[in-house]
Amino acid sequence: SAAEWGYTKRNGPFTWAKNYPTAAGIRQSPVDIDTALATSDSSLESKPLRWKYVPQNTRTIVNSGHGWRVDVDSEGSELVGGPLEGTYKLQQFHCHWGSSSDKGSEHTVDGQSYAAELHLVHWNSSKYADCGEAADYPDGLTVLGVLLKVGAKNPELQKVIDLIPSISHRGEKTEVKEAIDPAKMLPKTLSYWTYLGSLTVPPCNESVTWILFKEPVEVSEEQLAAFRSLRCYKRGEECPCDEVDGLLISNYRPTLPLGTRELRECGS
Ligand SMILES: CCOC(=O)CCc1ccc(S(N)(=O)=O)cc1
Ligand SMILES: [Zn+2]
Repeated sequence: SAAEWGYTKRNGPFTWAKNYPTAAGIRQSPVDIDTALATSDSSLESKPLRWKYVPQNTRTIVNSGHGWRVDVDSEGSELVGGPLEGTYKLQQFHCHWGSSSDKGSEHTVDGQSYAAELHLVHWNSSKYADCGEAADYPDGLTVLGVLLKVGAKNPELQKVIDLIPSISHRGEKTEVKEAIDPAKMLPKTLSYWTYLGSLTVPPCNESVTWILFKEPVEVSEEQLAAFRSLRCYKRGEECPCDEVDGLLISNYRPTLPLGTRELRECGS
């Protein structure tokens, strides 16, 4: 198949628009959050963001070749309120990180990068049949973004890290036996920024309402090192990427211009 997209010089973010023209669109993510531009919006304050997750519904963890991803049975989950119309259901969650902890988040805040960024991906179950369909519509998806900074070991994320050795190569997946509660990975204070954007990986569909929490959550250096031990190629195949022996040491997309999009905030 054509050289699969990735994060190396040869197939990285600056090459994506060749095969995925939407990547050159005007509603792309991530962006730099220029906090001075954010407008506080009373309508956001009046409808608090509310979520319900079912930890037992976290099913499998897979090495997508671009990182780890925990797939969830959407039933029983819901996300409502804030900027959202209708009900969104959790589909999966995953993370982006860098080769060292001075970079790795996808969104930046006043130009500052964080060590990593957790994404909880939801789809509009009020209007669409499933995530795949929803991904094709401007109001189809919502991603809750959590900035991760170096600090204490994160007990909930440790449940993911314990499974990484069994999905070391691309395509490998394993059952999640010990329930992971996505709600426990969210920050204590629920202030957030929100804007209309896209998937941060190809095909970069412009179908995401982004909700990025202001308060970072801590993760340890050892946990970040575990993320970087994933490989981007299949077991038994040689390494196609020119990354140091195919280790997924960095999988974040650099920021794109916010352009004329509105950036709203809720909470201080
Ligand atoms: C099942 C349908 O779901 C999809 O096709 C979207 C996959 C997908 C969802 C979210 C993101 S991110 N980094 O913008 O949070 C990337 C890719
Ligand atoms: Zn993501």
